Amino acid sequence: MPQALNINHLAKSYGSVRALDDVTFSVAPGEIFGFVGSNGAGKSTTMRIVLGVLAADSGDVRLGDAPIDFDGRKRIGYMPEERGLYPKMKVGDQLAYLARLHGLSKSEAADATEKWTRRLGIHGRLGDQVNDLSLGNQQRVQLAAALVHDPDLLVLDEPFSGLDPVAVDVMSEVLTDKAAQGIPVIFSSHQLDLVERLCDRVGVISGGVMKALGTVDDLRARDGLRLEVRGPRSETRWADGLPGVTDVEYRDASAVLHIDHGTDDQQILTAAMAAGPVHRFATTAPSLTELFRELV
Ligand SMILES: Nc1ncnc2c1ncn2[C@@H]1O[C@H](COP(=O)(O)OP(=O)(O)OP(=O)(O)O)[C@@H](O)[C@H]1O
Repeated sequence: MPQALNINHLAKSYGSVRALDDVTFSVAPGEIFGFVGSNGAGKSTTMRIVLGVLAADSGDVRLGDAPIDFDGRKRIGYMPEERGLYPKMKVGDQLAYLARLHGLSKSEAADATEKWTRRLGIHGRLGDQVNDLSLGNQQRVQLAAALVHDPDLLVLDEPFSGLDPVAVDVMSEVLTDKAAQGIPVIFSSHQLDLVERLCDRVGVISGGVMKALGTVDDLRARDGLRLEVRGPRSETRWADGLPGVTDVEYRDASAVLHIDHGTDDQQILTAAMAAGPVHRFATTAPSLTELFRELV
């Protein structure tokens, strides 16, 4: 029965490098959690600690209320960043072997291998060695390896990197299906459009510190609004210093204003019209990419 993944106050240093500093978050059953941050922010370190391949200096990882142990970790489907397949082993043998390692019988392992290779579009490659496959197909095998034992929790380190658009769709569908079955899913990614599309909640980490946590809408609400104004010439810098305007990005004949919630937009419209004809005046929601840039 899947339980929430609870990550509590993790700290980890590599020598003088503080890789994680009091990182706390949880992923509920059925939730897809996107873990985002720049290179070296601490995502892989967090995931490795969840898997037990690395020990935290302090803090702990729990499944529900109980500290995660060896049996709990066996129920995780993990895709490590450095990938972990045997290059010279055949795809089918490898998946069946990994399933057996997780306690499946020989016939269950064969069935799971059949099912996941079909689902992931690599059934035709069962007899090929992993290193004869393209990188994208190796990644599909890696996902199959994370799924063959029917895990209760998915922890995937950059599962989308290097995939073609069709493979991205397959991967997205599998993650969504797994979450719909009640499994907590956490994945890291630099493809923020995908994270925004797929995830129920996101965590933004920078320098080992969790900078923001919540739904993308929560992050937007925290960040204020954007107002796009097209028409007035940018060189007049017409929006500088208006009440409630915290930042302005001037482009050719348009400007994007960052405004506080509750700002009087009519006063802004009046200022815009004084600077030239206004062709568009609309609030827009910042994308996760824009929010991310501001947070880190
Ligand atoms: N084995 C190690 N020895 C020393 N420092 C390490 C080691 N592994 C990670 N680090 C450092 O810890 C910090 C966090 O690294 P981590 O790999 O967790 O980041 P990440 O968010 O996964 O980055 P990326 O997006 O590049 O994969 C970085 O400063 C990194 O250089």
